[in-house]
Amino acid sequence: MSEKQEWQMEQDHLSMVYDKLLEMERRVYNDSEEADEDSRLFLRNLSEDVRMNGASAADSFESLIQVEQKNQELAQLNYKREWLEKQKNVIKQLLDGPYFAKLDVKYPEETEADQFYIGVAGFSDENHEQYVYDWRSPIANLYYENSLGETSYDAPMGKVAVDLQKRRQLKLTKNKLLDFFDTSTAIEDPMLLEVLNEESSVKLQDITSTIQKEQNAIIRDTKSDVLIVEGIAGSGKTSTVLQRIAFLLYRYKDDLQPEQVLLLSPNPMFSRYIEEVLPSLGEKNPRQMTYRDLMRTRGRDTKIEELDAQLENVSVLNSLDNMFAIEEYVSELDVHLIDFKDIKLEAEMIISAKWMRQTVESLPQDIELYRKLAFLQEKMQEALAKFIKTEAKKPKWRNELENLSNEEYNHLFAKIKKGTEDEQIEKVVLKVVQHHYNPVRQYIANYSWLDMESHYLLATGLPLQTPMTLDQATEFAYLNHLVIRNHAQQKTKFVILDEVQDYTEAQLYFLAKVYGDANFTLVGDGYQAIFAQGTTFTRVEELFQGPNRQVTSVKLLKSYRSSGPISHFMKHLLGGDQSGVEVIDRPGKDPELTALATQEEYVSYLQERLTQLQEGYRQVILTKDSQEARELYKVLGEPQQVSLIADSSKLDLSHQQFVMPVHLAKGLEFDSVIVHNVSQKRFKTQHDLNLLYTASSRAMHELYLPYIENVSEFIEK
Ligand SMILES: Nc1ncnc2c1ncn2[C@@H]1O[C@H](COP(=O)(O)OP(=O)(O)OP(=O)(O)O)[C@@H](O)[C@H]1O
Repeated sequence: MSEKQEWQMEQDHLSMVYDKLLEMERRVYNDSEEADEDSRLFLRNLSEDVRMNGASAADSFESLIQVEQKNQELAQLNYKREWLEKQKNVIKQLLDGPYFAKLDVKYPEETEADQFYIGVAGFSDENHEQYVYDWRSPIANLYYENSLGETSYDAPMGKVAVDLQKRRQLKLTKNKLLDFFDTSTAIEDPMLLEVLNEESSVKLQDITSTIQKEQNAIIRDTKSDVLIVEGIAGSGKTSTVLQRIAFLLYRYKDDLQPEQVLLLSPNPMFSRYIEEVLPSLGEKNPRQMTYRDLMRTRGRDTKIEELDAQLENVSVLNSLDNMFAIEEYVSELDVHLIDFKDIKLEAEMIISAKWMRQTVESLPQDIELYRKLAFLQEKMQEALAKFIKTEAKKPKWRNELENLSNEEYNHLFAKIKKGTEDEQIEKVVLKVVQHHYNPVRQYIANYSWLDMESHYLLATGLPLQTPMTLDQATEFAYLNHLVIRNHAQQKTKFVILDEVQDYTEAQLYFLAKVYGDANFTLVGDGYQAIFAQGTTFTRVEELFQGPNRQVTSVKLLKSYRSSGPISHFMKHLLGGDQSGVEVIDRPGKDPELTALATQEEYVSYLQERLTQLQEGYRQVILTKDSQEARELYKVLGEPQQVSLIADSSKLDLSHQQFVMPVHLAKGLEFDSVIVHNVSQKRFKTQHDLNLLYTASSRAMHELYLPYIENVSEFIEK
């Protein structure tokens, strides 16, 4: 076939699939309208049914069964509507570009190759004719593995040997074919090069159509219990783990909910930066938080030092000592040694420590401590319920009703329809009293009646500080975990950590122990360590090693973010050839070193630079810390068009130009980066080198390195 005929054939195929998609879209929208109408009718009939029931035998057994049936019908209707919504989204995505690749695959028993088109989602018609295969389906692995000829893929029924005869990348928009390339070797990837030359965007984009072989292996790994990825800046670690989450949700679709995946990100800004990737792949975002937030939720609302204080803390401690001390302490802890606290509300005794001790000591000796405490907790909730019932009989509560506003009064009575007026009032009073004692219920539920602060002091010999360091919060949460064994974390099946090098050993130890049954994906870059107490990759591996854990470590050594010249510069900072870094020689501007003699000249240079930004580009000046960012912004005359981001509470990334500290730019990227004053005096320690490397590697297309007097030796060498 000539190239022209081939083009026509692809264009015809695309038009055909596009029309099928439009047809399906019409059908789904019709079905969706019908389903909405069914729901409306159902709800209308339901309220009539309920009224009829109310008039006859209100609480009869039959009516209960009817309610049960109605609930089931409603659940089915809702399920259908949800499914149709999902279909609408899939079709919308596919109409933007139905697929991006095509594979010609010959099975051994057949004479001709079959053709498979791969897209961001799968698509088949009502006759089960499959037009597009999901990028996560087994066959699509052939596209990413990229080995033409005799090969195989893993299907549900086992390995399938095939001959991959052609691998085609297609560029298209809607029903228009723009280009296609047949790649014959793994090195060629015209589509990748095209994508990499684009400008930066405010939010991270998905990389589905250009995932590289080494990234694919990480995305599809289902064998490792702990997967550790050490990758240089811009090697696609974040992109890869997000694609991996989408893959896992697809692969385990019947058993895995997005809430069972916990993604710990370095800062809140980063969470915003990545929030669109999974929705763009038709998946929901997982549970996403920073480690600091996780500690806040686990450690009884404890006050924890903020990021800036953590950055300033340069002491390097053996951070596991206290964790071990806590383990030993808890292993010897007996119920007789537990300190209880009286439960009082406004000086009124509700449950005394003495009662708690008696209750728990009356239990058989051999029951484990955490079970005894859970039992006690249950008894306390029962005691509270009894207390509230007695309390509600006191006349003072009825008098309280008179103080209610009309609105509050109507609100409280709205849901109580049955019974005499007196019975109704009784119910409302009970509600009011329950509400009053809600803090107590919460207090009991949170085990706040255990004096854990004293136990922490006994275990470690240290008082709790206010605010706590992040490590102390970790130790305190670990102590709570060991004593109480909260089972909430058991629901988490996958824990994914970005920037693993910035966690201390205690923090990693905590995660490894507390989420003991979960699968871990840990990604990071040792060269981007910004905390004095971070952990090396060797130690990460040791910490997660365990008898039932298969630990796999992989490296990513190519930067997809930065142009060739910037990647060469990064490689230079990492020690040249010995770093193992591979450069994709994508053309670009050389990093620009500029010497300035005085502070005044330096400021003028920056001001000038800021006015010369290429149309459509985003630019950042990166400083060593927040204080420096604030000062520099002032010195520059607080330019209106430039946004100062000095703490993580100010997260607006919608501007084009920024001044910010490196630690807040972690994970992000910009078309143009200026590293603030890379002089010899300012960049000389290993920590400075890490900052310089992290800052420079935020750049996609342009890197400026101005300095006053002499340049840092890291650059000059
Ligand atoms: N296979 C790929 N195809 C296209 N673009 C890619 C690919 N891999 C990575 N990229 C792009 O490279 C850039 C860097 O990716 P990402 O942020 O995931 O890297 P990272 O390793 O997490 O970087 P850092 O450590 O600096 O935070 C992003 O713009 C991403 O879209």
